[in-house]
Amino acid sequence: MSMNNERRILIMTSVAAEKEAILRGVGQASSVDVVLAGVGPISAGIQTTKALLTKDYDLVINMGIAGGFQGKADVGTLVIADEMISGDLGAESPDGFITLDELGFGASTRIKADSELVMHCLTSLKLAGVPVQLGHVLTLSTVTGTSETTKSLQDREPDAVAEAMEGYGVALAAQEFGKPVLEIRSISNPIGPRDRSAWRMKEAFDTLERASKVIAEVLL
Ligand SMILES: O=C(O)c1cccc(C(=O)CC[C@H]2O[C@@H](n3cnc4c(=O)[nH]cnc43)[C@H](O)[C@@H]2O)c1
Repeated sequence: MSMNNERRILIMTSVAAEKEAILRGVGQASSVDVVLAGVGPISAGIQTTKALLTKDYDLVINMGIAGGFQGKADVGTLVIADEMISGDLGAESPDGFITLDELGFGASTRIKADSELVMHCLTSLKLAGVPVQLGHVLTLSTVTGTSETTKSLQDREPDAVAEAMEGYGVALAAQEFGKPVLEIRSISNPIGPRDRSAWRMKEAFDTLERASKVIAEVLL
């Protein structure tokens, strides 16, 4: 905790437009730093590690926009991850995808979010009228753009509600430093055949801003 007993929070987000939406929501909160992670899990892991080396944070949050699996997470709604899962770290085989865990390298593709903080955020966001739900969020290096990939991801991870590109990288760095971690995502587009015209950025950034305001109020 900081001198004034506030939780020091590191929010990692991938691009400038997301950072601006989050800062509009967070306002003047002095104990919150919003730092650019870049796009993808590798950049996110590196940038989170760098940030964690500069200051003793109490909590790490990955926030931003994401794709939602249809029927599970609608555009304009918010998702809080109970688990952050690397969706493509492993090996292909004729019998299907083999995860890193199954390959037996001793590392896991799944990192759990801090369950107490997850429930606190979920309740507070619902009370504030933000449409929000809980579910697994996948981290992928490649944005899904076909029905085939969408189906295979859902078959493999039926409890996944959304996909983005940084959560697992941020979470892995936070875990290495022994810090609690959350991933909170505003849905900008449906996951499926690539259709950039279906992305609803304004709606997603508005939800991200509303969520950031609530998060800063209840977590500090
Ligand atoms: O236009 C594109 O195809 C495109 C490709 C990669 C990134 C972007 C961004 O706008 C970067 C922001 C950020 O958005 C997350 N995101 C949003 N929707 C998805 C999705 O359907 N699948 C995976 N990630 C998504 C991701 O975390 C990016 O870093 C645009």
